[in-house]
Amino acid sequence: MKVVNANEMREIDKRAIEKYKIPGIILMENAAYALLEEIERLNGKRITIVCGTGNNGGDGFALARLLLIRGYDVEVFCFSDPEKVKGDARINLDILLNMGIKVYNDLNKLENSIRYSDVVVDALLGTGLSGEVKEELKNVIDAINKGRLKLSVDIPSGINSDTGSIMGTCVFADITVTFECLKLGHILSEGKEASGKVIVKKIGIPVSCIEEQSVKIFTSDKEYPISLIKKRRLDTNKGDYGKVAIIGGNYKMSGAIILALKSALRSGAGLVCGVFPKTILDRVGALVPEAVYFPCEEKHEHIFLDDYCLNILFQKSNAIAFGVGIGNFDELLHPLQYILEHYEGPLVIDADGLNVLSRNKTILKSAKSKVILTPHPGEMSRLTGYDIDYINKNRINVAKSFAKEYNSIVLLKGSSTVVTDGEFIYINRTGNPGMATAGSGDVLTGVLVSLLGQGYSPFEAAILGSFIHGISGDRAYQKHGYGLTAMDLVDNLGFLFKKDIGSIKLE
Ligand SMILES: NC(=O)C1=CN([C@@H]2O[C@H](COP(=O)(O)OP(=O)(O)OC[C@H]3O[C@@H](n4cnc5c(N)ncnc54)[C@H](OP(=O)(O)O)[C@@H]3O)[C@@H](O)[C@H]2O)[C@@H](O)CC1
Ligand SMILES: Nc1ncnc2c1ncn2[C@@H]1O[C@H](COP(=O)(O)OP(=O)(O)O)[C@@H](O)[C@H]1O
Ligand SMILES: [K+]
Repeated sequence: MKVVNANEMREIDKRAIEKYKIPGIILMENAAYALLEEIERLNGKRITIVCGTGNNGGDGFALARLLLIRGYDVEVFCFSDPEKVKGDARINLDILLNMGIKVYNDLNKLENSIRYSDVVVDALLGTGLSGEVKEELKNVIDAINKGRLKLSVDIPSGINSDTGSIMGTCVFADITVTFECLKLGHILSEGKEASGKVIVKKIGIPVSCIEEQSVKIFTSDKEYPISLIKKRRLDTNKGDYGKVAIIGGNYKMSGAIILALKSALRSGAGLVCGVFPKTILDRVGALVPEAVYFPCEEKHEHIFLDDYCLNILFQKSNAIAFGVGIGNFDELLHPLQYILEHYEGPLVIDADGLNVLSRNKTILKSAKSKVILTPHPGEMSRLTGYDIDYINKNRINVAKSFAKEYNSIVLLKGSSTVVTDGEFIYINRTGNPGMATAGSGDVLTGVLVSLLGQGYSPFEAAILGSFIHGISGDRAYQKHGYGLTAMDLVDNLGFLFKKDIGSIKLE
């Protein structure tokens, strides 16, 4: 599913109106019918509609008319000078006034109306919001937030459509009905929570008109990325599903590599090899008997990897992950550089591997193959020098420009994980805050290297991996709530790897 920013949506609307000659008033009418359809499902009779002076408000005025005609008990509010309402919105306001409907501008009356309403429709501010919400609308938004059931038109008022940030204050909707495409603000940052359940409705814009926009950001839907999952043929053996190696672990952090190894096995890899210091062999061996091991010497509290043993490993593995629980030591920079410069298979660099890389990120430029980097915002901060707050507010641009400059795949973790190859962007929407628990990143690394070993391209592996990881988190949540642990994620990974992929139904 495509995701657009406010400007791209404006361009699409403009093309529909100017090139395809679809009058804007028809689009607004269709938007109102789309809203009506959702309101009819809610079984409420008393509806309060709060309109702004732009086209978002126009959708609200048109909806009010459709509801009134159908016998709903509707009260309409607008808190600006009606003279400011122009164009299509004006036409819809005038029709209401001609019908003898009063449009109120009284905060007390609004609060009272909301108290007795089944549904409050927020048609105050849409994609045209610029800057912080003006002071005079803050009380209006507070009042809307007291509603029993809040339905936002297009985007919750006060949410920045491009970043998902709250611009001073915002409506926290139960349902958001948006038109034609998801907006970034619905799935990023605070906008994800404020939007509630997002319903995307068609309003009569031809598909070709949207395709002409060549949108480069997309997210999951019912079919994608499940459609990427390869079927296992019956006549196959473990040699067909990859030999992957995971390099990591130290005496103080053996859990990370245990989780990653288990996770790689649970996501279908044929053979999984753990490369870690000898000191933790007993622990790893006892907990992951299905893996094979490549125990190495330990020097100064970290794994010792010389070029000779790395070359042996290269021959044995068709995908490698470097970093889980390895520790952040200067001495690890050389083996990482050697891997980048000599290994021809796909690579995942995660956790302390990224911290080691931050000591000299230019070594990435000499990588022989595509590398997936999986930073959380803290690791991204060490890699780029930007502070965490800046990264969180500019997730897409930060990830995209790093991926482009270093010719890699960046998977920037968080509530809306961003995956990019420097040109296209996938925003993952599966997962939940229960996954903010130690070790869940190690599980993701196991999934990624496993998919690479099974022949998925690095970009596909990163998209599918983040999706599957999130689904396993959502399934673990069903059972354990926010008490879920990283091992619960591992236990749920197999869900999407089934014979009949087509039968898997997601919400
Ligand atoms: N185009 C189409 O074909 C279709 C568009 N559609 C709909 O149009 C919506 C976009 O409409 P839009 O562009 O008119 O902007 P919109 O969101 O109503 O906001 C503008 C208003 O907000 C105000 N305002 C701005 N910033 C503010 C602030 N910080 N604090 C306070 N006020 C602020 C600004 O007031 P001003 O600053 O000018 O005083 C102005 O009045 C879109 O979301 C969708 O719902 C659908 O009908 C389908 C067809
Ligand atoms: N609120 C959230 N919603 C969805 N996914 C989340 C959330 N918080 C964390 N995650 C996911 O959990 C994982 C945490 O990884 P990471 O921070 O590296 O943890 P660790 O280093 O402890 O293993 C990431 O894949 C991240 O995207
Ligand atoms: K709105």
